[in-house]
Amino acid sequence: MKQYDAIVIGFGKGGKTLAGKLGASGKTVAMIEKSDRMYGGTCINVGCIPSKSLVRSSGISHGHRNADFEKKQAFYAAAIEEKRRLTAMLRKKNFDKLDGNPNVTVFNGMGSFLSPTQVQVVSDRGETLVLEGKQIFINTGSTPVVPPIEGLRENPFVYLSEGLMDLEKLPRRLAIIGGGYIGLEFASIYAGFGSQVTVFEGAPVFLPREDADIAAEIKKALEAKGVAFQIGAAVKKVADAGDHAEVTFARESAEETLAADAVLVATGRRPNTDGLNAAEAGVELTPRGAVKVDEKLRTTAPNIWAMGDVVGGLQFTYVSLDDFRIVWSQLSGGDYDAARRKNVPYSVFIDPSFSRVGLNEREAREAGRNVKVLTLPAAAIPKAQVLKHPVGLLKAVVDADTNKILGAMLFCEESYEMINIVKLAMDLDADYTVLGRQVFTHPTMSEALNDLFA
Ligand SMILES: Cc1cc2nc3c(=O)[nH]c(=O)nc-3n(C[C@H](O)[C@H](O)[C@H](O)COP(=O)(O)OP(=O)(O)OC[C@H]3O[C@@H](n4cnc5c(N)ncnc54)[C@H](O)[C@@H]3O)c2cc1C
Ligand SMILES: NC(=O)c1ccc[n+]([C@@H]2O[C@H](COP(=O)([O-])OP(=O)(O)OC[C@H]3O[C@@H](n4cnc5c(N)ncnc54)[C@H](O)[C@@H]3O)[C@@H](O)[C@H]2O)c1
Repeated sequence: MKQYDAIVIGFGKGGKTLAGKLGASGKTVAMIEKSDRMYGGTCINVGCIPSKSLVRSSGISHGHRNADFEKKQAFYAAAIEEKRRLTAMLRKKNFDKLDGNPNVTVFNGMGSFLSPTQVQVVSDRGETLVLEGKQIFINTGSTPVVPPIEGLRENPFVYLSEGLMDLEKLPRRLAIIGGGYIGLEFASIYAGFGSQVTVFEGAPVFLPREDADIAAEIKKALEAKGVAFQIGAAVKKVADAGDHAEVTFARESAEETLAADAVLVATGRRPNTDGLNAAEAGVELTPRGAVKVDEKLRTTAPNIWAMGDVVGGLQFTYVSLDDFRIVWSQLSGGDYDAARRKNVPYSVFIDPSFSRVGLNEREAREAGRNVKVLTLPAAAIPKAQVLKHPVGLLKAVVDADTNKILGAMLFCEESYEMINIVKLAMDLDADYTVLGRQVFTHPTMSEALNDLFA
């Protein structure tokens, strides 16, 4: 049996970063990845990077909105090709980086626990080997949730995000089930390419997590791009009608049917512990199937940690990376843990992008804070005019008693860069006036923070 200082199960963001760091510090490391199409994990291969490549291509394509559908189709096919080139290049880079580390061995196969120190690896060809590790790190990510809707499974017109990004033919009509991150990003991408997009959101309110004024602006902008919404719609059935799908849905009591050439299921992702045999190692799962961890990401078994989506928290690549920091901190004598993680921002890459950090107005008021609300229409930002997209709304929530920033919601061009500045100001506990008088370069979207926080 091969012995290692550390075994990492899953080539995700936290796991690969840890494997590289441990290897560089002289530890022997086994990295186990079940698919040779997934070196580098979800983000590189089927998540953030390919979807953002399509966001970019679709933004260019949207400029050709009056072109005929065949031209749009050709542009889309080229965008899928570019996405494949990019992911293949990054997959290889990710593999080579670990493989080139003399202390790290990459195993291609499904990892599952045999005991608290032993992991079995089963390759696609059914070859089995057993590895033993002094420390084991679980980084197996998450997997899409497919709701129990009649006709969804084994329907040739139904896709998950991964499959849709490999579809070479642009669907004329795209139905999306789920109006969350993936649903909205894909709605924006495919509307930009020229598909007729309808989003079915089961919840009675659009973007219930966000303030109503921000949600309304986002909906208005997506509708202006051609996206139709069915909010509070229960999808009952997705039928295979031979050359297209028929989506049957109910709103209030009436049932309707919509034809679609492709149907995307984007109804959330759950921690992936399938086939891991966690119980064999004494690793407990939560009732929702996540690996149970404490603030130091220790599982219920000694010397076994878990990082990333599999622990059931926020599902972002940068959270998985921060999980690595927590684990590395313990291994190297530090004291960083999840309780010290501050102000995690997020961005939804729609058009324009929406980014948020901290509390929104509703949450701040519910928390009993004395709130001062600052707003700025994106149309007031010179750079938004230069970019010919003066669409959106910026909003900040400040504690009127202390002048501290409680949160910011930026719905405008390049908000995914600007939000990191606000996060830093919040982390440093700066008064909001610091951003109001910060010297920013011009013309940039960031300088709008001067006006927002004036
Ligand atoms: C379409 C889409 C777009 C996204 N866009 C963004 C974005 O813009 N920004 C952002 O921050 N996040 C985004 N996310 C979320 C982000 O991709 C995930 O949060 C992140 O990749 C999770 O990383 P991880 O480290 O938990 O594991 P993952 O990267 O998911 O890696 C887990 C790996 O483990 C492997 N594995 C699983 N089980 C086993 C096993 N038993 N044995 C061996 N290997 C196994 C899997 O094959 C996989 O490669 C997006 C996700 C999707 C699906
Ligand atoms: N930009 C980013 O950072 C980014 C981009 C894409 C994905 N992600 C990550 O991936 C995760 C998964 O994304 P997601 O969009 O699948 O999940 P999500 O949780 O963001 O959204 C799922 C949506 O589907 C709806 N829904 C659930 N069941 C339904 C049904 N039967 N019919 C209609 N609607 C239904 C929910 O109400 C919810 O609005 C996210 O939590 C996010 O962390 C991040």
